[in-house]
Amino acid sequence: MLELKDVCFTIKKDGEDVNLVDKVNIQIPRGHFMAIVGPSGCGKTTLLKTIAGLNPESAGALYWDGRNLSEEGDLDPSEIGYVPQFSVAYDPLTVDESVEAATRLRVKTRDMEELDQRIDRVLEETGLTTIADRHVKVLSGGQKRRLGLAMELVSDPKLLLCDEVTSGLDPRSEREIVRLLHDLSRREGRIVLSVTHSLAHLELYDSILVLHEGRVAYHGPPDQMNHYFSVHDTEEVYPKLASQTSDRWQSSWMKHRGPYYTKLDRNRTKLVDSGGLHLPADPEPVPTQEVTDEKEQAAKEKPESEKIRTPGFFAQFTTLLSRRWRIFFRDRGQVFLQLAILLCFPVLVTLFKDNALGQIANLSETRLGNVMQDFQEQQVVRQDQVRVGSAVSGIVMFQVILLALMASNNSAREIAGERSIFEKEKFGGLRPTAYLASKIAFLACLVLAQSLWMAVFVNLFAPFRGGAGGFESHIIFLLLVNGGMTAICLGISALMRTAEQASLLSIYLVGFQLPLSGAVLALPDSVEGFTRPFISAYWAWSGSIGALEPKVLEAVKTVVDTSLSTREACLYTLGFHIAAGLIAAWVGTRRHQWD
Ligand SMILES: Nc1ncnc2c1ncn2[C@@H]1O[C@H](COP(=O)(O)OP(=O)(O)OP(=O)(O)O)[C@@H](O)[C@H]1O
Repeated sequence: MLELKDVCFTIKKDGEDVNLVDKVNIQIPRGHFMAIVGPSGCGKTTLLKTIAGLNPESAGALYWDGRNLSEEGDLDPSEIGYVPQFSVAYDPLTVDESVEAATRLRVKTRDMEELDQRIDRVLEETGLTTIADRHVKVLSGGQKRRLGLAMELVSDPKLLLCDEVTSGLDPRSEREIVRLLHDLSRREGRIVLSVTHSLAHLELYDSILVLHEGRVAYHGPPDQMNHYFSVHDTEEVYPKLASQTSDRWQSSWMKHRGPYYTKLDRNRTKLVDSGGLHLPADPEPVPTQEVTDEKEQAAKEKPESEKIRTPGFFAQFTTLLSRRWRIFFRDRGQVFLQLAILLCFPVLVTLFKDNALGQIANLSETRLGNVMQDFQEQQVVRQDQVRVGSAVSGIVMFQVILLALMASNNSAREIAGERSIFEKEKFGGLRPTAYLASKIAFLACLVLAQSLWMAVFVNLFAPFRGGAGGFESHIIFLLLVNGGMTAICLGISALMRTAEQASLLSIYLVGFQLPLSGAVLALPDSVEGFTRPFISAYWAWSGSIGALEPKVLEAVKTVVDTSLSTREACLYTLGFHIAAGLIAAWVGTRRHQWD
């Protein structure tokens, strides 16, 4: 039994406490199907989230089979299913793949056979078997809602919470979904609570909870609702609600609820007697106030071997990583963009190769004695140095900036773009560390491919003019700048509320790299000291320039006023950027961000 006792959810508005859910008292037995209805903004979703534990109750308490959930711990993620208003499936995947991923993330199965059985059962229960190989993007609204339900049913939740799962559907699909929810509540004593705007098909529910400004105005059998509100038609209930204040409705309900609860009990007894409701073998748990014997309570729990257990870190990590690659390869636009960037950006760099390949004349060991000739010789050397130094420095900076651009394209939307799905999966037991690790593994592959190809391709046409180990050093700095910017943009993606915000901030970050690196124009000392630590492009450029052979290094120094840093300083700073980005991503993924 689910029981709410004086449950409130309070927020601060203009310094004042406002109860979005106000002293809700209800008892819902196992195998019960309840609709939560009420005018828009009356707090239906807020109440559902409070029951789910997404909004911690500000006062009162919730009990599950007599267990105080706030004191003795929430329900296990596998015991509760929450179907939100938004789609929780990825468009490029098929129905079968979506349900399989949901199962692998939520349920630890013994073997493939058990996994397949579970998937098949859920597909059958939700009527999706015949369209199991269809892609999510081509599903109808009703089929998407069924899929959302299927992805929750994989863990056999005892409590299924549905938020507006029928909104926007045609009347036939709406009835089918309500009928499906009704049937789901008839199995294994599952409680199904459904928030809905619609007052159609109310006869399929066991009880209707009418909310008004966060307060209970009615909770009783569907066929008694019109009588209680003294209306002829259900459609007249909402206008009637507006006729008096919510606290009057609340106190009126408290006064008159007795007979309605008696009717609910009678309906339930009839249902059980007629065999229309199959409760689990366990005896129906007694209400909280009657729970005295802890041993008796423990006996009602499923044996350990039958309990659904959440898969470990590694299992979730591999499921997420393989799903990410599958989504990547199915999205042709994304693959094409990544390939175009990977191949074209290095080509762009090689357009500037000619000057970088030029020779730098040597100054004679001895002075010629002729001032004019000495001057002309120095001029020639100086011109070579300017030409070669500018080109070499420019090419390195161009590589660095293009890799930074690729980095922002890699990760700016990676988390923010799927935040709602991630939050939903986190609620279902996904470990944020497994999620983050899968993102890092996926992005590391992109970073490796992009950086190595950039270094090797450009080197084919404009060989890096490094000393011993210079090219290897250059590769490391290209990897580090791409890795650092990818990590920072991933951090931004995890911290921002929307994908648009994350993309914009990441693009600004890349845009400022070139002017603030000092590689083009030296910055004023006051600005440089402040900005330099944060500019990855400077450290990668400086590290690579430091790996040039001495003569070319001298040439670069003649054209750039900005001082170079030691190799170690560049390595450590870029390493720090990677660490900072990953820490930000870790903090962001742990944060609760369910709108
Ligand atoms: N965290 C929050 N902070 C401030 N206001 C909130 C918060 N959550 C909900 N609200 C406000 O509380 C009210 C109830 O919101 P809720 O989404 O629960 O209503 P609802 O009955 O589900 O509405 P609808 O049927 O339109 O979806 C709304 O006015 C909403 O703006």
